[in-house]
Amino acid sequence: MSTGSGNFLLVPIPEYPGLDCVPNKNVKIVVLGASNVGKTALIVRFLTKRFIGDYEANTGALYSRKINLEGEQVSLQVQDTPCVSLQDDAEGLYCQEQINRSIYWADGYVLVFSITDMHSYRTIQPLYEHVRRIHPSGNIPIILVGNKSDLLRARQVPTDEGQALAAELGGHYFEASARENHEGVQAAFLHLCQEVSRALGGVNGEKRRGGLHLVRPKSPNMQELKRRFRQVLSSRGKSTTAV
Ligand SMILES: Nc1nc2c(ncn2[C@@H]2O[C@H](COP(=O)(O)OP(=O)(O)OP(=O)(O)O)[C@@H](O)[C@H]2O)c(=O)[nH]1
Repeated sequence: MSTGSGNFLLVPIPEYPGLDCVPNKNVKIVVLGASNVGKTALIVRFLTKRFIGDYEANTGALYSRKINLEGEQVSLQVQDTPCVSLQDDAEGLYCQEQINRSIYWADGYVLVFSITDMHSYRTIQPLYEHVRRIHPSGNIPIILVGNKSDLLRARQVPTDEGQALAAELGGHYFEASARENHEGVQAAFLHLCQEVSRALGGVNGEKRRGGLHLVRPKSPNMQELKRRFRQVLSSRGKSTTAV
């Protein structure tokens, strides 16, 4: 069974990492979904075990940490993204260029909707097709996350609809609550990390797309990282779950 590392600090990605301390394998995942579904909350919950109530407008932060996957040290990068939205005809997506670059860059995809928001659920299929257009061939490791499972009374998306959609897209479905539960969030992210790690195969998995990778998305600047780090520290007193 995989476990996360003990270090739950948000760590900026070194631009020029020292080669001697870099794990062989680099797992890159991107978190995608409609507005207000909890993308940032899920990432912060996974990386810090904590829930931070309110966030400033998303800046597309990139986080990194080392994790242990099935006994192997792996470098994990998680890209947060601004929201996507359906076009008026509900066929296509409004998707910023920054998001397209992140989709191209990533190896694995967390597609998030809120169980309290049917509209966010309807965004998932076009979003997946969009990812498919960018990666037309090969296996795409994805998970589907129905977030805000603590808000059961406001549920608009039944569990079986989430499961059915995930099966159609070829991924696993997780219902999670970034607010209430670290374990569920961790299980979902680690599942995807394992899928990606296996898909990458050997050393650094260079890899299935024949070296077509774009330069990774721009890291958040240091001010932004410091601000988010302070947010995490100051939330200690407010956290809703024991760590
Ligand atoms: N009840 C509940 N609220 C949540 C949960 N996750 C996030 N929220 C709240 O939902 C709101 C949106 O969370 P964010 O993490 O900013 O969502 P986002 O998808 O990154 O939003 P955008 O920046 O619009 O793309 C915030 O007020 C969070 O506190 C959850 O699991 N349960």
